[in-house]
Amino acid sequence: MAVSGNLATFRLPPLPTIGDIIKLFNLRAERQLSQNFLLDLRLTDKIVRKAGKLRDAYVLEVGPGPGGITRSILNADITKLLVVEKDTRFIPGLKMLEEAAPGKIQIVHGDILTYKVEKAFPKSLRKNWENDPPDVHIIGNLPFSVSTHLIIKWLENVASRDGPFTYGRTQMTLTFQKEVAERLSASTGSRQRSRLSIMAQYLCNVQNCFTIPGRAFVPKPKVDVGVVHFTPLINPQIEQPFKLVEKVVQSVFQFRRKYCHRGVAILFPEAERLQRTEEMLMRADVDPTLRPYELSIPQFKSLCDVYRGLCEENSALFPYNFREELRQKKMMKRSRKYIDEEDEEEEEEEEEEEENI
Ligand SMILES: C[S@@+](CC[C@H](N)C(=O)[O-])C[C@H]1O[C@@H](n2cnc3c(N)ncnc32)[C@H](O)[C@@H]1O
Repeated sequence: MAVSGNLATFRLPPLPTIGDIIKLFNLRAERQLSQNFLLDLRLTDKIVRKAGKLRDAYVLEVGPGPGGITRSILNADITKLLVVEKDTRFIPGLKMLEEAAPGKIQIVHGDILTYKVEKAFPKSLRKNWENDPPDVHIIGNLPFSVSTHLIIKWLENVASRDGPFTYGRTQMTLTFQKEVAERLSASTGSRQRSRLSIMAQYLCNVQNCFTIPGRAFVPKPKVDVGVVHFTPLINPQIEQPFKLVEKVVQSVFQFRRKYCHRGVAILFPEAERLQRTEEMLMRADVDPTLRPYELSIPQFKSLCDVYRGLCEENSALFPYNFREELRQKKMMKRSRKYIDEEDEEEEEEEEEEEENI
């Protein structure tokens, strides 16, 4: 079935199956690169349907591998598909698709972590942030380590409206380890609520679309996989710099099961910790005995706004790093121990010398 419905006009001609492509080009999955392939084209069609309306769109697919999702995207009657693949072994198989869909696909052998998405598509596709999302989509089934790293990078790009978001509110449909997908979309108070939930949801509408059981992949990964769709919000729920939000959220979630005042406290140097923590929670109107996962995004917004004010009053506050203070304290303690031990040794030596006299 064509993924974009009855109106689709382009269909790939009959091709060898993905399984045949894997055999033909000897594409053994590299376990150390966490490669797991999707062979079932009904599932790849389902992922692509979750991306939304792709007719006439420009699509970036990250990590196409043997090309299952790639075929579903091409069958969605897109205008242009750009695939970025790091592993050269997949390029000949992708070239076969290029021949089957002339002019539709551009293959880039490269690393998505460094690839400049802002240069990938024509400038004419750019839309104002306040308008509907542009006809630019990102789709990908990447190794879990890469997708988590990448979504944090891309969320920062959403905040600064650069990278893939120079085109406007570019939508993304990406796979994650099921637990990470659940964290990304977790609501206030839920067991999965975490740093990732706040960082993703203050910037995007996040939808955990469906779960693919691990057994659908070849080779089978140890975990199930979640497909997540992101649409950047017109107005971020927290209007502060990404790094500031990241610092507040990271600190608050430092002690996930403790009262939130414990995490807020590590934003401040020891000397003023108690007083500033009390002041920040009071000014933000946040109950200090809530657990981090019980805090709503508006409450994180209040915390970030108050912290921003405190940073403006004291320029040394934002650079303050709790871990660095802890490390220095430990070093001081260790050198103190050496000095004390050396003092003891010297005293003993002096006593011995006195006895010798
Ligand atoms: C989990 S496999 C999925 C392959 C294919 N999309 C599928 O669903 O069957 C991940 C793919 O991403 C590629 N990949 C891994 N890291 C990458 C990176 N940094 N940039 C581009 N591609 C990458 C791998 O070589 C592999 O082809």
